Amino acid sequence: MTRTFFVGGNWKCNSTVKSITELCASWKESTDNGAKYSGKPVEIVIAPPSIYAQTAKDALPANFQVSLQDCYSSTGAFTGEIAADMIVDMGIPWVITGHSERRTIFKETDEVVATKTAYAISKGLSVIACIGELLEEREAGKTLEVNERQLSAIAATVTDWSKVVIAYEPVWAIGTGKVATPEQAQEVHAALRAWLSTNVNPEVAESTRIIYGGSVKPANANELAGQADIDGFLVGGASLKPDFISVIDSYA
Ligand SMILES: O=C(COP(=O)(O)O)NO
Repeated sequence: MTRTFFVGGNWKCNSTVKSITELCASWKESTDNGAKYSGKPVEIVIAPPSIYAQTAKDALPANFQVSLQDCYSSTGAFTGEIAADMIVDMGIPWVITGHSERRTIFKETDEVVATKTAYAISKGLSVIACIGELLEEREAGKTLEVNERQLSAIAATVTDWSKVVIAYEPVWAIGTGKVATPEQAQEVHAALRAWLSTNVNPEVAESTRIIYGGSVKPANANELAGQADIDGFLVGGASLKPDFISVIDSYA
């Protein structure tokens, strides 16, 4: 089967109303003026800071969807949190869970990520579920062990795989400019797909998008996109720039 190419942009804790308005206007101009991807089957999802979700939703090109960058797994007395229920209520279809910055800075465990992922799906959201190893884990030869452990925790709670995109984001490549080589990324993506085939089922393995994140730029996107098991990207820094469109065009 053909997996629809997926390009996510994670703006993290960046942007202003002005910068969002200007950036989205530049993307609209590129899209209207014949970007290579125009008319091609690609799913594009932008994750602004939560406070700017509606600003982004109003400013983005019509074919761009909006995601939040995290969610909580309940409504109620949880000051500061945003429940998945509220994301749905606001008409936002996506949420990111398990980003490495949630795991390392905010101490989210595999179990917390799994609970959030399951709750978000149960409320009708689609989820970009993130996994990835630390540099020291890779250097210790534990790359596949770590990623399969993190995937296993998520998989244990997923009730609808059609709602899941898996984002492999090696932590040592995030924000560092040290992008994984196509071979490094393909090796892990293929292993994750094999894990899904064995531990969930072959149909899920074949249909689930596994996307790469970690210093993706227009200059390296094409080679990565050409790998058999890389179904797209989750882009940080480069998704805050006008030439993010070139990353989307990388598969076209
Ligand atoms: O965290 C990332 C990747 O960030 P960069 O592209 O800036 O490495 N995606 O969620």
